[in-house]
Amino acid sequence: MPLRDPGLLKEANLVGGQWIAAGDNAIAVTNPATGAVLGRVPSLGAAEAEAAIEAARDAQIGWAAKTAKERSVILRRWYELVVENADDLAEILTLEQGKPLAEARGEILYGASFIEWFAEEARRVYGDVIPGHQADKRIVVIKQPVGVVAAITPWNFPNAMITRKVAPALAAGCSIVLKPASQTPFSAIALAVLAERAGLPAGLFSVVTGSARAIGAVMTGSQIVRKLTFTGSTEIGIELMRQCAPTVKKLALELGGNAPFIVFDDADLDAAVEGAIISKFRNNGQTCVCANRLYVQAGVYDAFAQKLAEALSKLKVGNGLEESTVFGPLIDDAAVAKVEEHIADAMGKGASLVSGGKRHALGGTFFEPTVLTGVTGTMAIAREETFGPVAPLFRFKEDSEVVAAANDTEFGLASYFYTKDLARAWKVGEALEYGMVGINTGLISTAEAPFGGVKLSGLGREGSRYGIEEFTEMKYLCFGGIA
Ligand SMILES: NC(=O)C1=CN([C@@H]2O[C@H](COP(=O)(O)OP(=O)(O)OC[C@H]3O[C@@H](n4cnc5c(N)ncnc54)[C@H](OP(=O)(O)O)[C@@H]3O)[C@@H](O)[C@H]2O)C=CC1
Ligand SMILES: O=C(O)[C@H](O)CS(=O)(=O)O
Repeated sequence: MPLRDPGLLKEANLVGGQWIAAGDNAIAVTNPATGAVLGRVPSLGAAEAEAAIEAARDAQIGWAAKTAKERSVILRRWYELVVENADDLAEILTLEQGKPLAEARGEILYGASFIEWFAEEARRVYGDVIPGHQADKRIVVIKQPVGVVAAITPWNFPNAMITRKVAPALAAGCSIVLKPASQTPFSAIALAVLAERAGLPAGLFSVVTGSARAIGAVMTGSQIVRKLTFTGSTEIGIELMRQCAPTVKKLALELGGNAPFIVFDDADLDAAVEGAIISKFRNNGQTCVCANRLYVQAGVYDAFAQKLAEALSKLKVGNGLEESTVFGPLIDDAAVAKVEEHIADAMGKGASLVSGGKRHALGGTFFEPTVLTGVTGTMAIAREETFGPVAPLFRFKEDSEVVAAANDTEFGLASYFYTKDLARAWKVGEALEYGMVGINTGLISTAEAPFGGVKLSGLGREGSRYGIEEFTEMKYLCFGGIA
């Protein structure tokens, strides 16, 4: 479908307020549903990353000097432009990432909600006045912007993972240089086009595509960059953390997950099935908060498995641009290989296939939504993040047994459980070692709430009133001699 505003699909990078067009050695961006080349983006590197960082340093001075209200007004305009162009942005997102159009539009509005939220939060970064410790002393705490921020984002949410970082950074008075995922750069570039139209001063927000390792090395090694915010795999997050150590940067790491989804025998089974489909199969299972292990209490295990398989059988696999599609393609062949590896390992160790289990008849990276039963903790699918459309069902008997199993992982991002028992909800919610707990719901992500995890799932929180604090530094002023 032709875009209403073709200027949003831009084969260029915004570096320090200047657009750099894709040259000869550009990076091809393909549609995962068809393999067709959508367009090309520049293959930039260290020099352009350095130029973007220096421009960000210079622009940040004037931006921080504006009032919070002045920053808020520009962010609000950016929000309005994103919403006004949501259909085009959703189509660009579906074309480069594969998720169904309806889900892509949902992501655009979810991403816009972070810009809206932080346009409001910009005016509520408060400090403190503290009673002095001596008669002539007065103590004041003020909050100031961190300064220049670097951001590196993944392919699975090419819009929302960017606004969840860029919006609070700008709201706090920072500037930001972004390296988006090479597989889905056009969504990031479109956001930069709209930010420029909203009146964001030049140099404040740059988008640099190209060698992740070279651009990342400049970002992590630069003394000018005072914070790195990363969303992606735990493996890369640890590497970036190591690279940032010599310059002691503030860090925000939103990394991998291994979410348990627990169904107790007193749960509303239909609600639990609905929640399991949202939690497990959103974005075709390619989110870090997807249910990765489904624990079902023995008394309802067979009924739940049957209901889940029946519900899945009604949902369509197809090209994300087709109206009725619910499951698009996986992002690439490596993602399909991971799914096949987990299924083969589980079945080789005794799991049973209830539905799906193989590549879809459409070919390419399309895969049948899959339900496995008889899954145990010895299988790879219990320990590793599948990042695909496979629901492995584990059977349990006692509350203590399932809480121990749910916590038996080095990850700690999202977790979910269904019960009608209030005391159990409190006890289990407090006992789960995760940053986020969904109780009788499979969808917890929203701009109002703090998103993030513990252990190998990362550091820090994004969204909520806590999200803007991560882009500020606290300064303590001690006034003496006030006799
Ligand atoms: N906690 C959360 O909110 C989220 C966590 N994730 C996790 O990320 C994984 C899947 O996403 P995926 O994109 O494959 O993750 P990756 O970690 O491979 O990539 C994420 C980003 O990091 C970049 N990158 C890769 N290697 C380096 C490097 N050496 N230096 C600097 N940047 C680098 C990538 O660039 P390029 O594209 O050019 O390779 C991409 O922009 C899963 O484990 C998932 O759980 C994903 C999304 C959200
Ligand atoms: O990248 C992700 O997986 C997102 O953090 C998931 S969410 O914020 O859309 O839930």
